[in-house]
Amino acid sequence: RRKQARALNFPPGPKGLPLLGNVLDINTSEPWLTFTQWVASYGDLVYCTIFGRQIVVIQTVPVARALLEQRSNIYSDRPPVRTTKEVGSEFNSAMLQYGEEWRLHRRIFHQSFRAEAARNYLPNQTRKARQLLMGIYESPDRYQRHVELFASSVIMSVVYDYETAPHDDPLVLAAERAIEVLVKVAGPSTAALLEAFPFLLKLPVWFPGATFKRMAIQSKKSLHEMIDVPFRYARDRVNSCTSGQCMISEAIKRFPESGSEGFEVALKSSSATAFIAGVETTASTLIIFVLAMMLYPEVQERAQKEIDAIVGKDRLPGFGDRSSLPYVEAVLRETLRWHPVFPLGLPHYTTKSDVYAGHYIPEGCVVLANLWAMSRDEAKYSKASEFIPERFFKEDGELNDDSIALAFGFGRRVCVGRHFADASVWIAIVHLLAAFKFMKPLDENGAEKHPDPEWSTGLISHPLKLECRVVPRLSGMNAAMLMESNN
Ligand code: HEM
Repeated sequence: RRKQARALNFPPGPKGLPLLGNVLDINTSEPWLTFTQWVASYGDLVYCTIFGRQIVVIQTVPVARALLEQRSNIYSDRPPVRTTKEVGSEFNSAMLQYGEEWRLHRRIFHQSFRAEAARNYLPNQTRKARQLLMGIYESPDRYQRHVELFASSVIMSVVYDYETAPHDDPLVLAAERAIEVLVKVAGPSTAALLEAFPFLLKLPVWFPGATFKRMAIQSKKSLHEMIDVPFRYARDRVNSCTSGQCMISEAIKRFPESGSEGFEVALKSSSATAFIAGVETTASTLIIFVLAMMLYPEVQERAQKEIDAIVGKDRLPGFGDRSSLPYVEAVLRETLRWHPVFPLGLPHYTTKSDVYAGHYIPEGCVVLANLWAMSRDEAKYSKASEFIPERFFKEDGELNDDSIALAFGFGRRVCVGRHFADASVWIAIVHLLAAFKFMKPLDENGAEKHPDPEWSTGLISHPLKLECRVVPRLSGMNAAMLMESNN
C-alpha cells in the first residue's frame, strides 16, 4: 500500500500545518461552509487532515454515488469512537462498525421501515399530525415544543406502539434527558465525530478526567433507562397479545432468531436508535420549514391556495391528497434542499485503500459527504441560497424527478428511516399549512422582526429557538373539529 501511496497523489486540498493539519482553516461551528468554499479551488473531492486524522470530503452527488454506492464494500464503515463504551452509546446502530451486528440492526429496521412496510404507519402519522394541530391551537407560542412532541410521539407510536401523553410523557422525558446527558458528555451532537473532530464537538482534550468519568456514568445510566423501559413495555404487550403493530411486534413475530439474547439486545438497541436518529432530524426539518414560510410568505400563500383548492376547508388533508398537491411536494423538497439538517451527513470510513480518478484514498480515512455543497450547487440549483419550490417543476408543469434523496445520505449506510421520515414531514407540513399562517414575530412597536435564530452546532444543524407568530387560518376552527375530522 505504501508503494501505491507514493506513486499516487491524495486528492487535492489545502496545505496543512504539521500536527494540527487544517484545523485553523476550518470554520469550526459550521465546517460545511469551509468545505463548500473549497470546491472552487480543489474540485469535487478534497483531502485534508485534522490532528493527524485523514479526511476526504465528497462535494458532488456523482462522486458520492461512485464511491459510497458503487464501491460500498470499501466505504460503509463508520469511524471508530474511543469513548463509545464508556458513555454507553454502543447501542447506536448509526455508529456501529460495518459488520454482522450492524447488518442485524439494518434487517430489523428494514422489516418496518422499507418503502412498502412504512405505508402501514400512515394512519399513525396522520393521527399524530392532528394532535400536532391541537397542541399548537391550544398554545401557539409553544409551537416549537409541539413540533418536537409530534416527532417523538410518532416514533414512540410506530416503534413501541406506545401512546405518548400530550404533556410531560415520562418515556419521552426520559429519552430527552438521556440524549441531553449523552450530548453533554460527547459534545453538542452525537459522538460520531468525536475522533475526527474533537474540537468541533467542543470536547477539549484537557477535559478533566474525573468530570468525564462522572458524566459518563450518568450517561450510561440514563441511556440504559431510555433503552430498556420502553422496550420492556412493548415486549410485555407483545407477549400478552395486547400490542398493536409496531417495529418491536413485527420483529418478534417475523425473525426466527427472536428468542435469543443477542437478538433482544439488537432489537432494543435499534429501537432506541430510531428515537435518537428520527426525532431531532424530523423536528429540525419542520422548524426549517417554518423559517422558510416566515421568510417567503408568497410561497406559503401559494401552497395554501393549492390545499384550499384540492382539499377545501371542511376537512383536513390526508395522504390520499398527496399526488394532487404538487406544490406542497415541491415545498417539502425545497425544505430538504435549502437547509439539510445533516449538512455533512454522518461520517463514513474506509476499510481498504482505494484509487479514484487517479487519487489515492487511504484505508482508515474519514469520508464526509458534503450534503451542503451538493444542495447549494449553483449549476443544478440556481439562486441556491433562496427558497424556490418552483425549481422542481419541468416546463410542462409536471414535477421533475429530483426528490432531494441526497438529504438522506448514500450507499449501504443510507438513512433507513427515509421513507417514514418523508411521510412524517409531508403530513406535518400539509397539516400546518392547512391550519395556520406562519408570520414573522412583532417587535414592541408592532413592526415585523426579521427572524435571526441562533443555530445549533455539531452534526445536526437547526434553529435553536425560532420565534414565530402562528395564527389559525381556518374559520370556525376549533379543537373538536380537528380531533374529529376524518378523511
Ligand atoms: C427528515 C428526517 C431525517 C433525515 C434528514 C435523515 C438523514 C439521515 C442521514 C443523512 C443519514 C446518514 C446516511 C449516511 O451515512 O450516508 C441518516 C442515517 C440514519 N438514519 Fe436518518 N434521517 C431522518 C430521519 C430518520 C428516521 C425517522 C429514522 C428512524 C426511524 C432514521 C434512522 C436512521 C438510522 C438508523 C441511520 C443510520 C444508518 C446506518 O448507519 O446504517 N432517520 N439519516
